[in-house]
Amino acid sequence: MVVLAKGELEQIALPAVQKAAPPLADVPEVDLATAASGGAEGRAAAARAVAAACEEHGFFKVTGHGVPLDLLARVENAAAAFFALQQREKESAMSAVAPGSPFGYASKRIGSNGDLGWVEYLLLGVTAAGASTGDHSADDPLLSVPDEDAVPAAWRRSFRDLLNEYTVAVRRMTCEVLELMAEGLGMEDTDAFARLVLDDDSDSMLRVNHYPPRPELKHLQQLHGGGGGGRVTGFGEHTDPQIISVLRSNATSGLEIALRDGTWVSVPPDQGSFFVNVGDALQVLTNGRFRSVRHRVMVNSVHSRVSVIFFGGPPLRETLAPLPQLVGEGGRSRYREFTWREYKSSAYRTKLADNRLCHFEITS
Ligand SMILES: O=C(O)CCC(=O)C(=O)O
Ligand SMILES: [Fe+2]
Repeated sequence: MVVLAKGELEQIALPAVQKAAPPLADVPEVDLATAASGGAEGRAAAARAVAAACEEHGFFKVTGHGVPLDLLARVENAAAAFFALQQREKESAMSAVAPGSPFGYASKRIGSNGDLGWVEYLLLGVTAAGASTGDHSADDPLLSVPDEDAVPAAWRRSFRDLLNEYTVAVRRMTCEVLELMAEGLGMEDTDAFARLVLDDDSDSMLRVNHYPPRPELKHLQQLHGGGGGGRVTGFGEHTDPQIISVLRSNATSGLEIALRDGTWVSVPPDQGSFFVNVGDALQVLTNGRFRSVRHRVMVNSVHSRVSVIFFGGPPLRETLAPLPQLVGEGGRSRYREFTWREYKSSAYRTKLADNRLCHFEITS
């Protein structure tokens, strides 16, 4: 259970006047199975639909993805079991990671600049092989805890193995989606995006989030003058930094995205599908044609939400800039060239809701 210190609830409860966001009427959807089997015509149609969704919303749903449903269920159950551990046990998973590292378990604190949410999570690095086992175990929050810890080492290792299996399957599917994106953009080099995520040094990660049902009503009533209204922020609004994020959640609602005009809409959950967010890096590579979608998670009043997100990022050394074919002859590049390492060290100093790309925009 997440325990709040005095004053913290005020920071994560939205004013009572804020109405629930209406559902997004037509969630754009792509069926990867049809894209793979529908011949050239079917594939081109899927690629166009993906590009259109990335331009309009920076967001869409993936069905026919080929990731076994029983793998999704096993990951969800293991994540729920992890979050059901004692607070002390979960925190011990974090204690072994180097100070300053973003990896490990955290409760309420998102990043290191004071952002709070009604969420607890596990953030793990993933290597290109999908595994942080073997040589990497010293850096892995789940594996580096001493054997005598309260959470048995065998359980931690099998949870890690399961997350690795999940990562391998989801990354494979992510790369199919990235290829469709490149095709939809009319790029000749259709592997250009996928290559960055498949690179041995890709800076990709996996986040497992748990949003307990909203805090006790009496706290909210005190805050909102007895009305009991007010919505609680699980994960405050932000854009994702990487190229692409691929999210799977249980059947609990909460995810909301901002449309182009700034209106917030909720995304009906679908536990058998994945949701894709365009990240900041892809907005840059496409010279702003694809939109890095602003999104947030609101806490459900009754059910807990468990989500797992694969963030596909480029290697730290990678230089990012709008791809010449997407700027076009005589076109204007909207972003200067920068390395992913540069972006990350600049982003490290920002708050969750900040626009992290403005430092790299070419304004004149
Ligand atoms: O947990 C979710 O559903 C989304 C969380 C999110 O946006 C993130 O972890 O970047
Ligand atoms: Fe996000």
